[in-house]
Amino acid sequence: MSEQEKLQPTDAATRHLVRRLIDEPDRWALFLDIDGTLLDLATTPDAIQVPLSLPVDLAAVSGRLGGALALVTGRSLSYADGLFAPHRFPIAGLHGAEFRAADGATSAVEQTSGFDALKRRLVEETAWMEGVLIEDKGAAVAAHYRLAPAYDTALEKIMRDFAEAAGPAWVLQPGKMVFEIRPSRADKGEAVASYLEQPPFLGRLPVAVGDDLTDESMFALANARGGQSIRVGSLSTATCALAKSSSPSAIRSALATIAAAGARKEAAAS
Ligand SMILES: O=P(O)(O)OC[C@H]1O[C@H](O[C@H]2O[C@H](CO)[C@@H](O)[C@H](O)[C@H]2O)[C@H](O)[C@@H](O)[C@@H]1O
Repeated sequence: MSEQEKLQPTDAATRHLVRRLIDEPDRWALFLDIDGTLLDLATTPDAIQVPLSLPVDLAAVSGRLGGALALVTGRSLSYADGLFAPHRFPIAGLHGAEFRAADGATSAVEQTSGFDALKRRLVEETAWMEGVLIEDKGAAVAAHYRLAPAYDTALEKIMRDFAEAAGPAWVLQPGKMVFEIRPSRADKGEAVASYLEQPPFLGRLPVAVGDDLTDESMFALANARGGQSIRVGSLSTATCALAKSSSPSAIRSALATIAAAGARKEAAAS
């Protein structure tokens, strides 16, 4: 993509996002999902590519917003940190089960020996399903079938049974070619609500950007607070998001545009 293309957001939702955040940086707080929103989906969880400019652009946009930018993801907090190092953003990981506030304070659902045993049994029980990948995320576990779509139904049943066996503190979370078992108290909408109670998010209107079922709770929260919600990519399921953006590439373009506009404003002011 040329520099020129990079600075031209490609759809109405991202153009509005750019205008809002450039014109009123003190008014908005930005909540971004990672996979399928900031990053293109890949065949396996570790095959994702982080464009070199993305961490830099995120840091610049965060700076423009006075730090009111958080990543809200199904990834673990430590994995998400690794993607954007050396920057350390406020991050809600494991769909909200892990939480790092803007001041660096963290909280997390504890792992239990029972859940560890369950994860080991899950690996054994799915070993015959060639192509199914088990992603151990600590207090959550994901079973991916992107490389083995034929196991969709069988895997869903196994994961449903395991989630039930894990007890009420755990719940089944379907996603894109994945079934996860996550702590039931994890919720992206609640994570966004928690951020909005604290500086520098306090008093701002939320903009939630995501692509998957787990993002619907943060869309609903953003809508209820008079903010904006943007669903990225093609829609195979219903959404309560108020706007749609075509792709992660459009979102990255928007961030690059906001970052560049901020740099121009700073240069003009100095
Ligand atoms: O909330 P997110 O940041 O969107 O994370 C959701 C899940 O993303 C990852 O899985 C998805 O992306 C993979 C890489 O592109 C892809 O192979 C997989 O099919 C997708 O479901 C991640 O592996 C999960 O742990 C996240 O919960």
